[in-house]
Amino acid sequence: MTDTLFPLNTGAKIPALGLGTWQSEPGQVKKAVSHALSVGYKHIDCAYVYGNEDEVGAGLAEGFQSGIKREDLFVTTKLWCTYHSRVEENLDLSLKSLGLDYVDLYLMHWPVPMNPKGNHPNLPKHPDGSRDLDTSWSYIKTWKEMEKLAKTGKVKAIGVANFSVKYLEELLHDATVIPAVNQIENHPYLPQQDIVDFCRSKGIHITAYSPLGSTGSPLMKEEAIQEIAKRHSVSAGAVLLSYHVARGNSVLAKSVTPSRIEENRNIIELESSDLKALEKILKDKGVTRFVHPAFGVNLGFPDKQ
Ligand SMILES: NC(=O)c1ccc[n+]([C@@H]2O[C@H](COP(=O)([O-])OP(=O)(O)OC[C@H]3O[C@@H](n4cnc5c(N)ncnc54)[C@H](OP(=O)(O)O)[C@@H]3O)[C@@H](O)[C@H]2O)c1
Ligand SMILES: O=C(O)[C@@H](O)[C@H](O)[C@H](O)[C@@H](O)CO
Repeated sequence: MTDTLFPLNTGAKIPALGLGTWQSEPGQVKKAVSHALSVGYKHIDCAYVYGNEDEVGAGLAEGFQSGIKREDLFVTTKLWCTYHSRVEENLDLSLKSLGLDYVDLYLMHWPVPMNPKGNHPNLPKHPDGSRDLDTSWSYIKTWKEMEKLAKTGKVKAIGVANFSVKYLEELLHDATVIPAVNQIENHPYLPQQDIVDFCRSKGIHITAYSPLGSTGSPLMKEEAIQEIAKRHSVSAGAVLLSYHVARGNSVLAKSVTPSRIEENRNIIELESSDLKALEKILKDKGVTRFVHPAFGVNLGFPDKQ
């Protein structure tokens, strides 16, 4: 099941399992990417704001030198918030760092334009420490700019990340191009079924992030998940990643540890009783969202009202 591919509304296919690179430290990420490619990963998730695309690019280059073809890989990167009014400029910076002339998917990282002329290139803040947003620009205008990228040949598909149903409805009202993907936090503590169902109804593919609960993989310690893992003689990580493939969604697992990069490829077929047990976790433990930057904006997520 590791080599499962999911169809996108562009006609292309996205590999079910991707390597995440957020917080993959310089000095580690090149090796992580190169190792992932050498053990069969076909999908790499990047972002301009991760500040490590040069090294990711070096890891990709090692893969190409070893004979891996560009067209066999699916590479995603993301437009950062301070570049909403400079879309192609930000894409070009990422392509240069990655050493690529196109990406398979370009995502709007967050639907929140930030001040491009603020006191920091990526995270401008006001004197009170709150984030300095660009209220003169809207994420809808950003999307219209992203729609223009298709004709440059630099992107194979465009999409969004961290979009709630409310924001998607607003975007679809003015969109000409339907996003190919919505990349959202997703795991048994935050299944976001409302967004998953809405996207499915609009032909938008879901990619799950922070499937292990992000830094330190706290979800691996969840008793119910360990029980399922024991039943199948696999790791808790395999259960947490297989959960998304069973739901028809692709999933991103970040690691810079070679043994874990290999272990995370072990996607298994979960039984309906396993999925029921995973769904029960939410009822028992309630919602937990691990990634919620302090933009100071209501992003429309029911658990953050
Ligand atoms: N669009 C967005 O806004 C957004 C937000 C968050 C994440 N993402 C994407 O999604 C990716 C994944 O999410 P994430 O990085 O937040 O967290 P994650 O993949 O849920 O968890 C990463 C953590 O789990 C550890 N880990 C990985 N495999 C493991 C294993 N088999 N056993 C035990 N621990 C393991 C990693 O440690 P080591 O690295 O030390 O092995 C790291 O501490 C990101 O890297 C990024 O590409 C996107
Ligand atoms: O503080 C932030 O806005 C960033 O660190 C984001 O949380 C981060 O980029 C995640 O969205 C990971 O993709």
